[in-house]
Amino acid sequence: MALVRERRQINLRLPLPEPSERHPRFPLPLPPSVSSLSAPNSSSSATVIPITDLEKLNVLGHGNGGTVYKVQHKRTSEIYALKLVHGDSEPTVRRQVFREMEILRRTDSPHIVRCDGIYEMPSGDIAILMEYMDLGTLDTLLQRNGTFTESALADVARQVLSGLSYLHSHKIIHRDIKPSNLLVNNKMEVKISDFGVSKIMCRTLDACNSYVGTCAYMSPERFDPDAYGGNYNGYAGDIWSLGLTLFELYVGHFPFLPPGQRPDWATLMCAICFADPPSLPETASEEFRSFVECCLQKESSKRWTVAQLLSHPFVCKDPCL
Ligand SMILES: Nc1ncnc2c1ncn2[C@@H]1O[C@H](COP(=O)(O)OP(=O)(O)OP(=O)(O)O)[C@@H](O)[C@H]1O
Repeated sequence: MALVRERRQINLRLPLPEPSERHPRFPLPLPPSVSSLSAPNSSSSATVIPITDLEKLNVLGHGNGGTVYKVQHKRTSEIYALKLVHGDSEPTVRRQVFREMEILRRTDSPHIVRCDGIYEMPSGDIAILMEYMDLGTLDTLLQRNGTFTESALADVARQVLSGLSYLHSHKIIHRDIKPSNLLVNNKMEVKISDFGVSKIMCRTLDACNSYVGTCAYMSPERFDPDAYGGNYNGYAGDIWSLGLTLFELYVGHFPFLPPGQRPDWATLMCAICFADPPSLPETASEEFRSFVECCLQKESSKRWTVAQLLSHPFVCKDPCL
């Protein structure tokens, strides 16, 4: 596990895309004052929580430019997570948070983290109020409890596929599916989070050839679009990342590299683009192997879609049998 931790400290994030793509296609009007709230999702649309009614309890984590706090609503004692991005953050960071806000305010799915409010302070600080996921991320669970069983992973896969099905049907590509972007609560509900590098496709055939996200989980066609016909299908890219995520949670280390090896960009690029997709160890069942194989097809056209994967025996068999 120490080796896993060491790997995770390396910054494998890539820059945001070219300016033409960076601006939200549906500009998000922010509320004008400190206590203004846009409550994007259906269940919370009637309730406005002034930010002054929230008390900070502790830091849950630091992301790329922002800090996430555990906060408590003073009147109801309800616990939430509040992501705060400072007004003096780099423009890139602010663009990411705007992108995340834009997507969170339009999504409403049990497998996507719920957004309960969006705030802009006069200081320029921006905050996103989210449901609190008390077990943290799948990455945290891997480090804390070790590798996952197949039945736990089938459950994870089912839930992430449901979230992706929602996103893809709304023409949203996540582009950064990985264990540290999948939140979990004590009911073992898994929810997709962190939409800072996601993309809303305006037209079905929109090209999606920008180079954002965490490169370790990128599909071969994102690393090398020319070798795969110029454009890449971002929806299929999310499936590749899901395959790698499940693989990693099963073996406890990043799939393309031996445990403990420090992944630099060039090594990753060679491993992902030129090596065969990794195979699960012999301990894995036929069904799990087949599922991961369907996700890790190097040719994106051969990769299964969300709908196909939701009917794969690995996820659609009765979990009680
Ligand atoms: N809704 C939430 N409930 C509980 N913990 C959360 C919640 N959202 C985020 N966190 C915690 O805060 C950490 C930082 O989250 P954040 O989305 O800002 O960044 P990240 O995904 O870890 O990193 P990056 O932005 O660089 O991709 C997460 O790793 C997680 O531990």
